[in-house]
Amino acid sequence: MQKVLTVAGSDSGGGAGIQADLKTMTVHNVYGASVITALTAQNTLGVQDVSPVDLDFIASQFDSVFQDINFDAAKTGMLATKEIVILTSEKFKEYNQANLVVDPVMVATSGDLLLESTAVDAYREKLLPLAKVVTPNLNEARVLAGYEPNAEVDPEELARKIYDFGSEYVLVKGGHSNIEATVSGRPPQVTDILYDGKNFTELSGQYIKTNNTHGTGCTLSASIASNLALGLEVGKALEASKQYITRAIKDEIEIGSGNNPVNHLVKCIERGEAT
Ligand SMILES: Nc1ncnc2c1ncn2[C@@H]1O[C@H](COP(=O)(O)OP(=O)(O)OP(=O)(O)O)[C@@H](O)[C@H]1O
Ligand SMILES: Cc1ncc(COP(=O)(O)O)c(N)n1
Repeated sequence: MQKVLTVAGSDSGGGAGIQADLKTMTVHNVYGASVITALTAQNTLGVQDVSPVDLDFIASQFDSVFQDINFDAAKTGMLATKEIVILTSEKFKEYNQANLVVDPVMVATSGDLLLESTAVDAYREKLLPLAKVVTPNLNEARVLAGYEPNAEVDPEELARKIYDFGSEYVLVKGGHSNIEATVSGRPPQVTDILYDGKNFTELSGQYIKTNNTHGTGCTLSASIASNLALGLEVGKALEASKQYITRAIKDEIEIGSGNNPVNHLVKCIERGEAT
């Protein structure tokens, strides 16, 4: 059984964070374990409260899992503070973790802040150099690349700047681009761009007009980590994960009265293992 570690925050509402990651790993047929960095009191309407976990206790979780389990891949999600970003980087370095996917979570779909702004330099200097793939959305990419969150910058330029911090690949996600305005006459597409330091590859999928995208970033990065653990090379892992997230968004589920989560279980349903 391939094993994957998520280092992320808990979403009490079950749509994002640790809960999304473990569900996603399970439907990819890999074993998921977790290091919890922060607790959030959260639902589909937003984040009502955040409590970062004590640093020593995060370190204990890392030591417990790493001293017993060899992970084929790992991912990071909400890291909340600069100190947690630094500790996470140190632990991945100490235990020599391969196949690390970094989802630099900064702001929730609801607009609530999930990372203190002073943590951005720690991402650039400590965590990105250890990453196989970093998966910022457009706003996160602008911040990491040193622009204002709303600046108009070519995504390829953002990918180049972020690549210079040392990850092997950069995936700039297009979920926050102005999709309604794309070429008329053709079904609208959402395009993520992958940069390997030399070439750009476009990953496109059907655009689904919905506000129910809570947890898309978490789910995509957990899927990428699972596919890397299963032995897929980066390009193939990303293609498969992009198809999975499109289907999970399309298969809408009604959970709460706000921005509903994607259906992580869509893979099981398609395999006939659930209804
Ligand atoms: N409405 C949509 N229809 C189809 N695909 C989408 C849609 N919104 C996002 N995606 C896809 O979902 C994945 C996550 O992209 P997004 O840009 O939303 O990341 P994110 O902002 O980090 O996610 P989150 O909402 O969890 O913070 C990408 O592959 C993106 O192309
Ligand atoms: C614990 C946690 N981690 C990550 C997200 C981002 O997900 P989204 O942007 O879809 O709300 C979140 N809301 N909560």
